[in-house]
Amino acid sequence: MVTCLFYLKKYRISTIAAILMMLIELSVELIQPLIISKMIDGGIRNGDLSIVLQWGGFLAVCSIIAFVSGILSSFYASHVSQGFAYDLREQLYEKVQSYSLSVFDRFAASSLITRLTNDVTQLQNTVFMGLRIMMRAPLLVIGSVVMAFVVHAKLALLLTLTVPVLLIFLLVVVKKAGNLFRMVQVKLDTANGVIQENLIGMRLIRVYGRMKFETERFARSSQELMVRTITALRLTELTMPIILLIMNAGILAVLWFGQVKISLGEATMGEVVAIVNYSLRTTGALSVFSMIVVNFSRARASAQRIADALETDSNLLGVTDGNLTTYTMNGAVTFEHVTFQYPDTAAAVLHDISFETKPGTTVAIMGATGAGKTSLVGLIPRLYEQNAGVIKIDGTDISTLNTEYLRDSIGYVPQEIILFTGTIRENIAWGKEDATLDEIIEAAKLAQIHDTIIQFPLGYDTILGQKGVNLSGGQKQRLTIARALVRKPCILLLDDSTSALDVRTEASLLQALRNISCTTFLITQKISSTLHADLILLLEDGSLLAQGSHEELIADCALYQRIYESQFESRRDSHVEGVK
Ligand SMILES: Nc1ncnc2c1ncn2[C@@H]1O[C@H](COP(=O)(O)OP(=O)(O)OP(=O)(O)O)[C@@H](O)[C@H]1O
Repeated sequence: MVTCLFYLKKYRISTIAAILMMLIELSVELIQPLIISKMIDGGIRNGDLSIVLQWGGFLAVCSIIAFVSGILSSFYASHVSQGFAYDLREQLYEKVQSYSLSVFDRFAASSLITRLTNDVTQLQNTVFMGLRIMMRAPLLVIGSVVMAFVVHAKLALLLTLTVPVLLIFLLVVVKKAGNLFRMVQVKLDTANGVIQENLIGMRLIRVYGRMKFETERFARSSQELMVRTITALRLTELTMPIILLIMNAGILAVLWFGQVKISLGEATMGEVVAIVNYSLRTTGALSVFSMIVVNFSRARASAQRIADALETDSNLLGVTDGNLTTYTMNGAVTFEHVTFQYPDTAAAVLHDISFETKPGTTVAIMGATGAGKTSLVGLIPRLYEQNAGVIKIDGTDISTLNTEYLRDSIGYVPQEIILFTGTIRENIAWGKEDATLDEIIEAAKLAQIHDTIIQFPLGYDTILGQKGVNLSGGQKQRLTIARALVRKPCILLLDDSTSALDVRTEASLLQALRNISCTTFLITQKISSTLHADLILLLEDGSLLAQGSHEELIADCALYQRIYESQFESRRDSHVEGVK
């Protein structure tokens, strides 16, 4: 909570203004019963109209002041709460952006979305309520009790007796409700996660006819959310009737002893009315507490979740920035006895990997699924840090390089195709913010997608995504390759990025890549992609089973021979089938 409240500091002047206005509104409200008692005792009971008008006028002025200060207080409170939520959301977003992948893996994406949206909104509402009601309610209680003592100490004592009982009760509820609402937010994460998966996997769900299954899965998580929310709300709903019960008992006591005191001449009618009035105001303020309790309990749970995300060390694996920010990079990558294990896995996923590449060459990485291919290329831009061994570029240990500089020199095309809503031009330029149209076209030509783009009526200005054209899997792959190439990278990492390309297009792409001075790491399952590679790395269960050129592996490596034969034979068979 404290971590989050720190973001209020920037709005201290508006906060003070909101509180000040609220205090004026409150003070005026507290004076009103006193004025009414004066009207009754001095004017109504004596039949003196001038005194009634005098106090009545004063009451009207007080009401106007309360009205105006209430509006101003709301104005400042909403300014503070909106600004606070904006800053907090921005900070949290920036923090999430700074997470290393190992930290990112720890939080589910749906949970981060809930924290950035729903949790921040909970806090925003609480700040607003805090400034308008939360502080007002306890102050109104204290003020009413004090004023009641000013009016008639003995009768006020009856009112005071109820307050500690109520406070203890409220503290217990806040604590219990906080835990219950934390569970509500966790269930909200799950429901968001299911929605996210369903929307992303809509095509798959349709093809597999899993609509009913997925609808039921969502209904289950939605129901769990509802049950948790109801459980939490039930507890907080109890607060209002219990508060009213205790307070009404207090008012009854005031009325009972009040009429005794009036008959004994120890209190006036106006004084009893004033005390009852203060008791009613205290009851009103305390009944608002039930709402505050719900809100505060939710906010506490949300604040904890936001603080967790904000206070998490962005860099669990300790990828520290080196100082070297510039040198002429040629792209000769060397792995020396590199071993790597993810923070959450029981064993290493890469064992003692050593190889050496020359600048501008093509390195094909092959291996069964889960062999460690993606993990290996992820170490080059330092998405993760190896546990042992050294990775060098042109003989320089990459840990001595400034990470930003290192990544600027690398083009990375991940396995999962990610395109953004916007034009083709914007999607390619995403790789290099200041890319000119010529650079974009050059990258598209290299990626073998230029001819396709110019066939669209709007060419490079064609909009992609929901409002625009949909590309085929292979076209999308080439577009993401163009995005990597527009950076003019020294090292290009293609993680299975040519899988959807036909043999001819892939061959043209690889030929084009050979013509630019860029060391290309190509994760692939296709022998056709490895045929002309300068170096092939064959991984098995995280170990480098063999390395060399196609000719060397075909001569020495049984596994490579088997892969070659299986793919070569299937191609020959399909060719023969075609001839028949
Ligand atoms: N973020 C991660 N956290 C923990 N373990 C991971 C993570 N990513 C991958 N792994 C594990 O590391 C091992 C190697 O995975 P990797 O993705 O590198 O294999 P791959 O050869 O690229 O597989 P594929 O061809 O299926 O993409 C696997 O056992 C996988 O379960």
